[in-house]
Amino acid sequence: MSEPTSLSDFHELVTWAESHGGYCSPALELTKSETSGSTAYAKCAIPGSNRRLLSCPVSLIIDYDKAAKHIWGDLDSCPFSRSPQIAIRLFLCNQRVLGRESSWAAYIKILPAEFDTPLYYNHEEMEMLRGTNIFGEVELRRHAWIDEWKRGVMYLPPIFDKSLFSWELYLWACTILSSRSFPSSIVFNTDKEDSYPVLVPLVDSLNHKPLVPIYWTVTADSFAISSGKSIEAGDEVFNNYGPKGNEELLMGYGFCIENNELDVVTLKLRHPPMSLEKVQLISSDKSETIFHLSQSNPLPDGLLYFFRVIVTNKHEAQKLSELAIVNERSKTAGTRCELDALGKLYNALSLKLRGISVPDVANPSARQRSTMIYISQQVKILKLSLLAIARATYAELHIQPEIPDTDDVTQLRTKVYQHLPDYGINLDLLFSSPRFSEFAKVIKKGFDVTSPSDIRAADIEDQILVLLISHLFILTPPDYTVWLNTMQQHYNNDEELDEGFVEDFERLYESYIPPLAELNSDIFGSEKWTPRLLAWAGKVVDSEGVVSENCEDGRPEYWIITAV
Ligand SMILES: C[S@@+](CC[C@H](N)C(=O)[O-])C[C@H]1O[C@@H](n2cnc3c(N)ncnc32)[C@H](O)[C@@H]1O
Repeated sequence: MSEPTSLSDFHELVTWAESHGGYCSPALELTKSETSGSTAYAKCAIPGSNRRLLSCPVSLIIDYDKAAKHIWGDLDSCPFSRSPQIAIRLFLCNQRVLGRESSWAAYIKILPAEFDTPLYYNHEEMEMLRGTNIFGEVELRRHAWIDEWKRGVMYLPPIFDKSLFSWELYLWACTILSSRSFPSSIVFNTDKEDSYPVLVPLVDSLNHKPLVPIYWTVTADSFAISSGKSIEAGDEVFNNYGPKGNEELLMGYGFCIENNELDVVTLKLRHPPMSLEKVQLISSDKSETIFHLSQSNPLPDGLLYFFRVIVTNKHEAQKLSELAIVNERSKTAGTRCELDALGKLYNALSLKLRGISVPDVANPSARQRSTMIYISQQVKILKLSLLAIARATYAELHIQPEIPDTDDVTQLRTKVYQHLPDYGINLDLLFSSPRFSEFAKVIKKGFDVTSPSDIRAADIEDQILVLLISHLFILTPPDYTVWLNTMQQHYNNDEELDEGFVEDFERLYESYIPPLAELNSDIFGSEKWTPRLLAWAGKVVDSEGVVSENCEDGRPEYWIITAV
C-alpha cells in the first residue's frame, strides 16, 4: 500500500493539474482532515456566489476513451464498451502499478489506499450490520466485482503482467470509483441513459455536505466546481454529492451523516405470483419494485397501492382497475382490502425492524460509528412508517387517532385491532356474542372445544368460520343484510361455484352437518344447509378475510370483514 499522503503531495497535485490547464482557487487550502481524508479549507473569506473553486482539464479526466485506448490501443479493440467502468478500473489498477511512471502519478499518490466501505469491514464489523439491506448487498457486490475482475484480467492484452492485477488492487479501483467519481453525463453533458462513472482529479478533493449549494460547470476543455454561497475564512469547503441517504453513502463512500434529512429506508419488494390483471395494475413486468421510505414521507402512496394490489380479491381488483382508469390510485377498494394491505405492510416493516438492532459500542471506531448512525436512522424511519400505517388504519376505521404515547411500535397494531369487532366477525365474536350463543354451544360440543384457541390449535378455524357464515346467511339478521347480499352477488354464481369446488364441500357437509343436526336440529336441521351454501361460505372465508393479531397475546387471528 502507498505511503500516507503529505501536504507536499497536495501541492504536487495542484501544480500537476495547473500545468495541464487546471485551476485551484488561491483561497483554498488542500489539506488532510482527521476523520475524512483529504479536504479543503478557505484560507480567506470567499464572498458572493458562483466563485470558481477547482477545475480539471478534460485531458486529465479519466474516462472510458482514455482507459480503453491506453489498455487496448484503440476503442474498437476494447471488449468493454458496454461496461465502461471495467475499462476504467483496469486503467486505474495499471496506473497504480506504474507508480511514478504513470502520467497520473500526482493524482494516484493522493488517492486513499484504505477505505471504510463495508466491503472492507472485518467479520465483527459486518455482524453489526446483520438484518440491514447492506448486510446482504455487500456479498452481492463483492461477487459481482470478483466476476468483473476475472473477466477484465482475462481480456488484458498480453503486454500486461496479469499477476500484478490482484483482486485487492481491483477492489481498490472499484472503491476509488464508487467513492469519488462523477457521472459522465454531468461531466460531459451527455445522455443520462449512457452515463458511467468518470474520475475528475482535483475537483474530487472536496468532502460531502448534503444540500450545500454548488455549481458544476462544463466547458469544452474543463469541468469546474463553484460555490453557490459565500464561505467564511477557516471554514471547510464542501461539494454536494447529490441527494444521498446513509445507505448509499456508507456503501459507496464509507461514511454516514448524522440526522441526514435525505436518508431513506429502501424496500426492494419481490413480486409474488400475480394474475395478469394485478400485473397490469402495478404496471410493471419486472420481478421487483423498489420503494423509499423517508422521514418526510414514511408511507409513500405507491407502496400502499402496491400492497392493495397484492391483497385484492377479484372484486376489489375490478374496483382498483376502475379507479386506475380515472387516475384515482390513492383511493381504496374497500375496507377489507385496505385493512389487509395495511396489515400486511405493517407485518413486513415490523419484521424488518425486528431484524435489526442499533449497536451500543462505547468509544466506537469510525466504522462502528457510521454503522450506528446508519442503523439508528433506519430504525427511526421504520418506526415512523409503522406509526403512519397505524394512523391510516385508524382513518380507515373512522376512529379518532389514539396512537399510544409509546416508542413501542409493536403495540400499535394490536391497539388498532381492538376496534375490529365493529367491522367483522371472528371466532372470539362467535364465542362472546349473545346472538351466537346457541350456535356456539353446538360448536363446543360437536368439536369438543371450549375456546377460540382450541379451535385454532385443532387447525379448524377455516371450517368453523364457514359454518358461522352459513349460519349467518340462514339467519340473515338486518344488520348483515347488505353485506350478505353483496356476498351472494359476488360468490353465489356458477363461475365461482363450479361443480368441482362444490364437490369438495359435499365431504365437509357429510361429515359435519348430520352430526351437528343431531345435537341441535333447530339450527343444523334446516334444509337450507347444503353443500353449495358451505361452498359459497368457503369462497367468502377465502376472499373476504384479514389476519390480525390478538390484543392480549399478539397471536394471529382471522377476521371476515363485514363492513361494506
Ligand atoms: C471524493 S472523496 C473526498 C475527498 C476525500 N476526503 C479524500 O480523501 O480524497 C470522498 C471520500 O471522502 C470522505 N468523505 C467525504 N465527505 C465526508 C463526510 N461528510 N464525512 C466523512 N467523510 C467524508 C469519505 O472517505 C469519502 O469516501
